[in-house]
Formats: sequence, structure tokens, C-alpha cells
Amino acid sequence: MTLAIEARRLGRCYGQRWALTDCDLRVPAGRIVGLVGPNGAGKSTLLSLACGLIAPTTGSISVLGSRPAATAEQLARVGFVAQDTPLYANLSVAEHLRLGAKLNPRWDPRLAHDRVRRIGLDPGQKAGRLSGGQRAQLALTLAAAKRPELLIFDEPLAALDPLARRTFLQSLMEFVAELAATVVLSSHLVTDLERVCDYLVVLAGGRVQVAGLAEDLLDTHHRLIGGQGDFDALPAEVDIIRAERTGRQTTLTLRSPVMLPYYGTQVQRLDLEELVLAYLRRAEAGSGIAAPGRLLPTRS
Ligand SMILES: Nc1ncnc2c1ncn2[C@@H]1O[C@H](COP(=O)(O)OP(=O)(O)OP(=O)(O)O)[C@@H](O)[C@H]1O
Repeated sequence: MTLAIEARRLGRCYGQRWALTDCDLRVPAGRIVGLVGPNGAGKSTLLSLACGLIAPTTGSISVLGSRPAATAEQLARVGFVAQDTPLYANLSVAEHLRLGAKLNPRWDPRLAHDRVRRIGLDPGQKAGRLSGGQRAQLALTLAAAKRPELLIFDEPLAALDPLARRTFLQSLMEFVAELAATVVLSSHLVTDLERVCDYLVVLAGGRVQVAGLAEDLLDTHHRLIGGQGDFDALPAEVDIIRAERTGRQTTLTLRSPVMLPYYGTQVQRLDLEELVLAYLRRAEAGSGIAAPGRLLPTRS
């Protein structure tokens, strides 16, 4: 399997503070990847490592099979749009395209010009006068016209209103279909990304909490609702992500690679938001959940 990003025991420290710890990831190529996590989770740090803007403190990362930013050719294979869509305020849209053509060996002028026309940007307009949505579209155009194999966006939706978000994601999907590239998008909210992402990485507290194909994650995570003693004998391979008790009722959110044959309990599927929230709550609690035998009430 071709990997877009492979990280092994990856860590990054700023001064005394670890922003990313023990990160193991194998992100397959050809996917639209959602990198989700709260403020300070380490998303920008991971993406900056993937682009070669910063170096690992521990472990290693490879992107499309090579060390990030190792060569000019490797740089050309990766497009990166940092947070706040950095553009030159005093340059016009057309000047941005000319600059892109000069700096990028694989630049596709047709794609860039067609796209600017389609989204109705005035080529003479200075970037500093564009709206947030227009800036995001210009940044997307510049990154895509590089014809990268991997396109990375750090929180591209944060400054956009709901309509601009939709338009941006729609444009992104068009580009993805045209470029056949792997795309990584980060966000605080999985709801921003769930319509477009087919692979999910949840980061919290500088650690990867869960990663995988969205459909596999949905197939292997469930909520079980039952009474005391209903869950005494969970299979060993079950990972309890979250346990809540109200009165006599116990609700477990768990990951199980096997079918759960529990009679007398309700088994519910989770949506992606519920799944991500369960992992974020577990990370916030700081510990992970104890092994089932220790956590669950014993049958009397
Ligand atoms: N250049 C830096 N110097 C010192 N600490 C940093 C630096 N960059 C990030 N950090 C710290 O590393 C941790 C992770 O930050 P990072 O920006 O990677 O998280 P994030 O998930 O992208 O957050 P946000 O969603 O708020 O942008 C935070 O505690 C942050 O304060």
C-alpha cells in the first residue's frame, strides 16, 4: 500500500513542552484525510513536520516515501496552505498566479486560470481586498495548480461562514477528482469535514487517539446500553472508550473488531461526531479507561 504519510514514534518538543508525542501513523495515499482535534492538540505541529517546516525531536516521518522537503522535487510534490491562508496583500490575483508559475516546476497555468475564472475572482484585485472565502479559494487554487500529490490545509475553514465553507469544500472535491491527490485537512470539528473525508485522524494532547478509514471506524465502534452486570464478560479485544452510569443503566462506547452478541442490551451505531467526542473525552480524562474487568460492575 502506498503511504501518503508514515510516522514512527514521532515527537516534537518546543523548549520543555511536548507538542506531539509517540505518534505512529500510516495514512494511505489517495484519501481525503480529516485531522481533528481541539486547540493545542498538535495538529499544526504534525502538518508542519509533514511539510518539512520543522524537524522531529524524536522518531521519524516520511511523506510519499521520502523525508519531507528533502529535495526540490519532494517540495514540488506537496502543496501546503498554512492557517490564515497566507497571501501577499499587495499582490493582485494575477500576480499571485505569475509568482506561482515562477516558483513551481509542475505549475498548471490552465488549471489556475480556469479556476480563477470559474469562481469569479477579478485578476486585478489585490489579495488584501478579497473576502475570507475568496482568499481561501485563491489559496486553494495556488496550492492545486502546483499539481501536488499531497495537498495539506491547516484549518482552511476556520475563518469562513457556512456558505463559504460549503463552496470551499465543493471546490476542493472538484480539485481532488481532477488531481487524484491525497488531501489532508485539519479542523477542530469533525462536522466540518465528515462530508468530504474518508480517513480520519483524531489528535488530542499531542497524541493520536484513533486513526482509520471512516467506514471502518463506524463499523467497529458501538454504544452498548444495559443494566448492571450485562457487560461482565466483554471479549478481551474490546476497547472501552467511555463508560457512563446513570442509576442502574450503564452506557459503554467501545471499539470492537468482533460482533457483539449481547442480548438484553441495546447496541447502537455511532456517528463520526459521537465517535470523535468519545475519544476526546477519554483524552481529556487523561488516563484512558481501565481494563473492562476493573471498570465494570461484577455480577452478584
Ligand atoms: N513555535 C512554538 N513554540 C512553542 N510552543 C509551540 C509552538 N508551536 C506550537 N506550540 C505549542 O505546541 C502545542 C501544540 O500546538 P499546535 O499549534 O500544533 O496545536 P493545534 O492543534 O494546531 O492547535 P490550534 O487548533 O489551536 O491551532 C501547543 O501547546 C502550543 O502552544
